[in-house]
Amino acid sequence: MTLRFGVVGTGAIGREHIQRITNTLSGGEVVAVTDINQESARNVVHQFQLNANVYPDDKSLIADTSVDAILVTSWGPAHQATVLAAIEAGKYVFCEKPLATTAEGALSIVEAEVKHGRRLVQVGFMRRYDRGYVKLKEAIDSHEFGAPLMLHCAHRNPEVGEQYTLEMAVNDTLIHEIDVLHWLVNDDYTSIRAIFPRKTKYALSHMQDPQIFILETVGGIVITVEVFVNCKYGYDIQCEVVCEEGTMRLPEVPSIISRKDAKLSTEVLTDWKQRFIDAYDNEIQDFIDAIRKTGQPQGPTAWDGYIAAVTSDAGIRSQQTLEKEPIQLCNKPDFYNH
Ligand SMILES: NC(=O)C1=CN([C@@H]2O[C@H](COP(=O)(O)OP(=O)(O)OC[C@H]3O[C@@H](n4cnc5c(N)ncnc54)[C@H](O)[C@@H]3O)[C@@H](O)[C@H]2O)C=CC1
Ligand SMILES: O=C1[C@@H](O)[C@H](O)[C@@H](O)[C@H](O)[C@H]1O
Repeated sequence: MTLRFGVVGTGAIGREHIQRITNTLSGGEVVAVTDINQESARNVVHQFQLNANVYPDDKSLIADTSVDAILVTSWGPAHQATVLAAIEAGKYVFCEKPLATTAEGALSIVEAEVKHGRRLVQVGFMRRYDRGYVKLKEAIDSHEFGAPLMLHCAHRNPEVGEQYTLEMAVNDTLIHEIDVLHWLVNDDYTSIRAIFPRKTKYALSHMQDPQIFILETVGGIVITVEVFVNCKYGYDIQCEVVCEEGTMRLPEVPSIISRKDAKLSTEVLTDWKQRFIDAYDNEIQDFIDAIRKTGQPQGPTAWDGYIAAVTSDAGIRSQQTLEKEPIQLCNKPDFYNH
């Protein structure tokens, strides 16, 4: 059976995912699209030569009986309503991060899925499918280096547009680290604190950039993450894990090493689309394969989306108070333990 996707949001990552489902992956097909910018939705059908219906909104797309799974790639604040409507209709959902922009919103999705009684939702936390992070996790889980004590991470973007807000540094950018780091060390967060260093002259006037976040875990691990969204030089993701008997780092992206004009150099990527291209392929292929084989997705869950949203809310509070803000989850439904 081919998994038939309806796509909500045909912007940057929507097009990337449509491209990979259509030309790179197996077992999926895009049969419906919608965007509040209808011209964008129509263009995408033409651009990728899709045999797909264009719908005026998410509700009518979800109602199309030929659609099995909804791919949510609209703006973050629109995700919650579409995901809830998809669950109500009993359709599978692959939702880009964030699952919802508030903890309350994410919890409403968790509750709806539990009520439905079967897993439908996967969240686009693609770093869990990145070879570098997977290798780091294997090394940590092997206990060869002893227990992890500290993590030092950086999430740098070359620049962001005027529409980028202070909160987005947490619920749009840091959210990748929020998800992948507790998964990496098998631990839960207890607090988060924001620190504002000296501001770059390239920061948007309404922004603090860079920012540092300190996360602490139940097991006492201290994690520092630098979020620097106008770093100018490239798209650079760093992660160093300091353990009792050694350290390990996320590998650099493969690049030729050149020697020229008395300089030794390697390339730094500038585009997020390239940096995690394999991870995006792997996460959506896994979504398709798991549903085809077992009838439910097996990747990052709505509960993972909820953990990220609670942590993100606390991070946004700390951007205002600059104090350590507690992170408290509600009880995990047994549904997510299987
Ligand atoms: N996993 C990752 O690494 C990445 C994830 N993302 C996430 O994907 C989402 C989309 O990001 P981009 O593609 O960069 O944004 P974008 O602005 O390029 O595209 C978003 C599209 O959604 C449409 N849209 C907004 N509200 C809608 C609604 N209610 N119904 C239908 N269409 C709607 C907009 O018209 C636009 O075409 C965001 O949540 C973002 O955080 C984006 C880039 C990378
Ligand atoms: O998800 C992404 C964007 O939405 C976000 O705005 C960027 O900061 C991230 O690096 C990218 O991976």
